[in-house]
Amino acid sequence: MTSKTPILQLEHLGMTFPGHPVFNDLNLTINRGEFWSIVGENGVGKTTLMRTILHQLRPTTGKVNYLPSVNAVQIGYVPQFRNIDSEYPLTIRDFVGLNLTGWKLPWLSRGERQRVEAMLKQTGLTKLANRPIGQASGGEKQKAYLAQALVERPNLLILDESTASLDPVTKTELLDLVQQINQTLDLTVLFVTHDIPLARRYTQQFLMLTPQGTEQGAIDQLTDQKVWRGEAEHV
Ligand SMILES: Nc1ncnc2c1ncn2[C@@H]1O[C@H](COP(=O)(O)OP(=O)(O)OP(=O)(O)O)[C@@H](O)[C@H]1O
Repeated sequence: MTSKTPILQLEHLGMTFPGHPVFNDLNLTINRGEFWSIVGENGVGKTTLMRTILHQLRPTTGKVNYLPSVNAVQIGYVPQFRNIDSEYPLTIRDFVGLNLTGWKLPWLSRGERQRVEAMLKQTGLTKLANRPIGQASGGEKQKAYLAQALVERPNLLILDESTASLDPVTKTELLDLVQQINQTLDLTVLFVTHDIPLARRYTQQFLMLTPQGTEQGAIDQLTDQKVWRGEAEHV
């Protein structure tokens, strides 16, 4: 059995928007290579938690620690489906490599171009690589967002309801790829989802947010009863 190496630790984390507590005293340790689902009904605070983990929001209490140091954690983030203007001029290939350019050179090195091509292939986008991304279908756009996040070689990937608008085949294709990288390259994944069967199929652990508090455990402990109870309590 391999030993567990923490990559992310939430300590007594709490978030309150003015007059509106979202979560409180949340403690969680995520280890390298783990695949977590983050579940809970609409409005319970899943995206707020992800934005706090990304340091986009400052928690009201507690803290988010990247381990062993902030520099050791490279985060990839794939948001919920967002449409892209049909006139947007970048090709799918340029879009996938967009975040690789910038800080050293304004163009991609040969190695970076090869990484983009490999990622286009892995996400099944090679044949469409020259198509303007604005003209791609919803599923193709979402694959391009995933490819853009993965090409940066993150060691922590956050999928924030990224598969919600996709058909079952495309969902499976994307999550199969994420699972493959999770298993071969020890990628740690946080998968925010309302799709409990999908969570059971791909993830190993769950964090469930409810208005009363949080619960975490092995995915086989996420029973239907627990999910229904969590949702019913809020009605
Ligand atoms: N910047 C903000 N200021 C005030 N309230 C906010 C802000 N962002 C989110 N909220 C509120 O905090 C609560 C949690 O929102 P959040 O988007 O995190 O929920 P969620 O669990 O991701 O929901 P969903 O499943 O519908 O995407 C909601 O009531 C939302 O209206």
